[in-house]
Amino acid sequence: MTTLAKSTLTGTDPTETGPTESPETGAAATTAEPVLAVRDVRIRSQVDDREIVKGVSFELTPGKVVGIVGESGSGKTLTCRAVLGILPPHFEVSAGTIHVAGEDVATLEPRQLTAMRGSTISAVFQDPASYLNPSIQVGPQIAEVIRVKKGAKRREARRRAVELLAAVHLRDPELVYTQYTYELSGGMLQRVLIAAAIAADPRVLIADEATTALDVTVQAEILDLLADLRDNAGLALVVVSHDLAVVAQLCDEVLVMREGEVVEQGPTEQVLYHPRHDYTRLLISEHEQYGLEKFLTREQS
Ligand SMILES: Nc1ncnc2c1ncn2[C@@H]1O[C@H](COP(=O)(O)OP(=O)(O)OP(=O)(O)O)[C@@H](O)[C@H]1O
Repeated sequence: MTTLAKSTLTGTDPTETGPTESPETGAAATTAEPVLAVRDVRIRSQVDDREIVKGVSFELTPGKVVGIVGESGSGKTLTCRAVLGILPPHFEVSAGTIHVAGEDVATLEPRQLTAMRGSTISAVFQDPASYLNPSIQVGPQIAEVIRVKKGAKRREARRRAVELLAAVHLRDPELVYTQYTYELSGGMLQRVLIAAAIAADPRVLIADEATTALDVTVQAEILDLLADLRDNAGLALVVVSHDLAVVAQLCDEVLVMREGEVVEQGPTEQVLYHPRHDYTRLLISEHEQYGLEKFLTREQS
């Protein structure tokens, strides 16, 4: 597949976010500052005073990918929503800290949180159609993000939106710009949503079951696209999936969640090759049919 220069994808100067100079050595820093730092986050339901997420910690530097796997209801989505500052009503972060690009999310005003979403951290969820307005062409919806978040003029926003539709590998982006959701397939819609999610040059993208509803071929294409964004735009990714094969393909580190607890966490190959927890072993044995080996071999080569 064609790869994308960072400047094509984000419309920014490619030198803008290059390696930083270390004050001590003057050399390019090898360990970048985390763009997302989640430390012992706990989430509580105020309705029944239950702790739903019981201590999640991870850090992400630019271009890195962390995966969260686990059974339905284990707290993966709530963790992501806490990071985005959009927990559902009656849920709260009861302990721990979340820093996005160095900012403690808990200290931000709602207005600042809104500004942060999209521009610093963005997300793509399952079921893209429900996040797009069916009565408006998809292109102008992306252009609107660019106008609001980047302050671009109408014509420039349109140009960037078309560029983004091309960047997410949609053929005939000018045509897609003018189409409505019902005219597009699930895979195309997911690409449109990814284009909207990266429209304001976020540094972190959360993909929560973003490929789950897609057939295997389209899923593979979307995963390639996410890998492309990681490699060429330096996006840090949080990939939530119940599918270990997805995680094996993309992630540097994996968290295995069960009933709100992280039962195992570590480098992807360590967790998938040498699982220490019975639950991880169970997940792996359930996923043998997906050919985990294939992805792990590819990762290592
Ligand atoms: N909006 C909500 N209202 C009430 N309970 C919720 C809400 N969102 C999540 N929960 C509850 O919180 C727990 C964790 O849910 P969460 O969505 O984080 O799980 P998950 O691991 O993402 O699962 P799935 O893979 O099914 O999306 C579950 O018990 C769920 O029922």
